[in-house]
Amino acid sequence: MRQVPQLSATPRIRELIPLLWSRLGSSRTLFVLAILLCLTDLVIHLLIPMMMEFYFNFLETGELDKVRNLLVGFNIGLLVLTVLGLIGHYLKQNNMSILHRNVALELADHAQRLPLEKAQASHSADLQQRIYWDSNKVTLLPVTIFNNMGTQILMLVFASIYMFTLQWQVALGVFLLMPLCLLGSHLLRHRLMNIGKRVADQESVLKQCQQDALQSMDMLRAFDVQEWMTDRFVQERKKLNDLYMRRMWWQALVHTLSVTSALLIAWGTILTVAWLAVQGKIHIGALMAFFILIWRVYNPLLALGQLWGQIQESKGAAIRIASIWNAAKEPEHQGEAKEPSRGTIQDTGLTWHNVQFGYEEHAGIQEAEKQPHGAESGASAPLLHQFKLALEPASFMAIVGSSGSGKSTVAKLGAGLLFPSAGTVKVCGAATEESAEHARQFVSYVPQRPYLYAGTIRDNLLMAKPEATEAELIEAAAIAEAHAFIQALPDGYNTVMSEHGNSLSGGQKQRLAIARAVLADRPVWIFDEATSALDLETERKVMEAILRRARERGSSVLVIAHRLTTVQEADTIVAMENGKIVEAGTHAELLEREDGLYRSLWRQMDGSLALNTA
Ligand SMILES: Nc1ncnc2c1ncn2[C@@H]1O[C@H](COP(=O)(O)OP(=O)(O)OP(=O)(O)O)[C@@H](O)[C@H]1O
Repeated sequence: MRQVPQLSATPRIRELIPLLWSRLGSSRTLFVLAILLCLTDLVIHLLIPMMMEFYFNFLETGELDKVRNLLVGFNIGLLVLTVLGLIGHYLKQNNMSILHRNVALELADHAQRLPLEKAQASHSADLQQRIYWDSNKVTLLPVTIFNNMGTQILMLVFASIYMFTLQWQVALGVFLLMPLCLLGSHLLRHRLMNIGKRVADQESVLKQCQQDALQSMDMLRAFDVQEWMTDRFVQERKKLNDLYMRRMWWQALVHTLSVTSALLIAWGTILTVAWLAVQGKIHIGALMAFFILIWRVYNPLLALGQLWGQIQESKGAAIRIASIWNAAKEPEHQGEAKEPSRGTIQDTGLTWHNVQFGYEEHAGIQEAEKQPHGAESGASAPLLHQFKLALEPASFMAIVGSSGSGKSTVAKLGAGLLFPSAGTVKVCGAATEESAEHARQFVSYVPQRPYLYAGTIRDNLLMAKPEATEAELIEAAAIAEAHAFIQALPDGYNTVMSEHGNSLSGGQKQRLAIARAVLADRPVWIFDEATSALDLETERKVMEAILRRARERGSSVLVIAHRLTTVQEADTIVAMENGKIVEAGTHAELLEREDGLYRSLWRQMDGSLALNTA
């Protein structure tokens, strides 16, 4: 796996360029070729004053043959250079697209591998802004520096040399005054970088606002608060406009400073050479060449000031991508990860051994930028402390408890989605903190709110086992009580679902997620409130079918449920409170405990009727 170098919190150009260079991969040679071919623009610009000098000098001496040859040669050269330049621009654009693709893909991959709580504490629209838009600004750097700035610098150098050959005293004066034009953007570089970062931050806030509005249309309409959301959007947009205006003022200031100093140099030079020509100290050809050359100096000076400002803004975007780039990833497998085969797994259990876990405060990706010197975000008091639990192979265990007691956290630790800060979680003998990906291959995890992708129902189920046969697909759907409703849809398994499966009911979505988990056929199944949206009868049928299937396959089942009817048959029921296990036993054993938590939950659920039927 490619080593990802760490960037400073405020990345410097000398860090960014080698990193981007390495991400160009096999396109590096073509990139260099593109930059060289783009220099034809420069050659054309420099040939014009040279041609003018010869042209006027030949006219002065009446050498008309030479004038004709000069014009023919110049036009042929111009045509060739223009074609080469076009090829260069095509190659440059192509390489920039490749570079942006590579960097954005790497950032997207890194974001996918962030620890779950970090990824979930960051708004998806903000991550998207960093991955695609900020990375785009940063990947423009090589072109801005090597092509745009490089061309302008070379133009300056050649024009200055040419000027030196014409009249060295004037050229020296121009040369010494040149740095004045860069002074403005250099002095304002920190402000330009900060405003670039603030604009990118605020663009991200606006995107978050937009995404929230689009994803909560039903809530906004139900509460009749579209105006509230519109006001929020308007306020954030106003802040962005203010920032755009502020950025425009800073850019205008840089531009004005560069233009004023470049104009002063240009007009000073023109007046000086005109005076020298009147004195008869330079020829008419040299005078014409000087008049053209001075704009070959003026334009680069102006452009360099502005490009330097653009680079500072790209550095602002680089701060935002550095916080993803530098973030720690979840544990990865060292060496080659082997796909576990169902038949070779001896231990199909799941154990939490002396586990310590607490959610980080300010875990979001944007928080890293606020921490001084990249300090780690603070961990709150641990939710789980010395937590011990074992799901025996081929057994059925349930976890119950009041809301916020830590049930889902225990389940996510077991599924390899969260990692203990101390202690070990082992799935089928594999420690999650050694390799999350490896351990996850043993688990089928179904959350309360499953995610369905835009696409067909078939695609959504087959993602768990792409090679599954039609019979396996239907069997899994039948176990989840989903086959009947899928068949009733106009296109059956080929029905295309809208985003998030919004065209289905909550219970239908849950049943598809269960079917997906059954199809995956892993040795450990974890259902976190996975049947909460089903009616009692369907829930009972689904649970019976799942347990039957698990027994046949020798799989272990962990169920988290508030509806206790789901867990009565469990081999062990564990009751949790404030991150601790307060009791464990079978349904009958726990009901016998007079002041037990389980008994009290059972009473709350169904009162005396439930107790009588127990
Ligand atoms: N991503 C997170 N970031 C920070 N705190 C979290 C996060 N997820 C859960 N918590 C906190 O951890 C505690 C335990 O949450 P958890 O979801 O494990 O409880 P639970 O027993 O499953 O609750 P419920 O029955 O309501 O689903 C709660 O106080 C919750 O606020």
